[in-house]
Amino acid sequence: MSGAADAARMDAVLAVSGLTVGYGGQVVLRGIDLVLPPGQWLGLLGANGAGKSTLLRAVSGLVPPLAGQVAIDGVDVLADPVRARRALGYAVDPAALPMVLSGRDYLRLVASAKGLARPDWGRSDWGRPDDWGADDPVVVLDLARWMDVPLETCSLGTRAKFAILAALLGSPRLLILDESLNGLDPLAAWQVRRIIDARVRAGTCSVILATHALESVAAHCSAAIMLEGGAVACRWDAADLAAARRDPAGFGDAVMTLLMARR
Ligand SMILES: Nc1ncnc2c1ncn2[C@@H]1O[C@H](COP(=O)(O)OP(=O)(O)OP(=O)(O)O)[C@@H](O)[C@H]1O
Repeated sequence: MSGAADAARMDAVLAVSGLTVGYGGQVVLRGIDLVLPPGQWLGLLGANGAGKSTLLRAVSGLVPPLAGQVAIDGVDVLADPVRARRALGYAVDPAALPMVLSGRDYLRLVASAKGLARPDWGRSDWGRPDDWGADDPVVVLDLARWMDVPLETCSLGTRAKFAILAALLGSPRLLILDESLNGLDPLAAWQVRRIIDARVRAGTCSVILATHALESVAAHCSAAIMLEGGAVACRWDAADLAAARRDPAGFGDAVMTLLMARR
């Protein structure tokens, strides 16, 4: 590896090398290499079953790899999972939340798993107060009246808001959004993007946006990859994504062509 590549890995918010993952002896991800620098939105694309969620689970330390390494903010996920997890915010698919818990209890659970200093949370645990304006994040996302009912009785979008708020606790260096923006109403989606964008622009956070919504990738991401059969089939850089913003329909057509060619 060159000196420049070594330096990029050292500074990276996420460095993945040779990552191979399987379930019950069946290999699902094959030798993934990925470097995510600070201050970037990375789009993660791929057909159903391509391996996106598996990659996110392996990055989060939820699935042990068969081979390869994952480091979040320079911390090896296998060697020091507790410290690595503090640098990570994983907004799980709203359908995968623990439905019997209330939103408040889910936030408490995540705060405790991240080792936040207090048993509950304070505004500063969600980043700079300026990010949120005058109100508490719970109020900004219109969640106050849903805090104490089971998540199973919340709408999809309300669950998505809790998943995102939990992920933002502790101001993580790496934020993973797994189809998280889909169910949000336009105002909530705008608030969430505004807050995350401020962190990305300040270089304090990078985001992986796993989604089937190609227009979101064209609109927000400065890099993207597409998985196919558990390997990286295509990469887009900042110039490619700038072109995609000018011509989102053309970007969509190009992705469709790739997906159809690989069937
Ligand atoms: N817990 C599991 N046990 C066994 N196989 C699994 C498990 N989870 C996923 N797989 C398999 O791994 C492969 C990749 O699945 P994964 O969920 O990572 O894909 P994905 O790209 O996230 O798909 P989608 O877009 O449908 O969410 C699929 O073949 C799937 O059947």
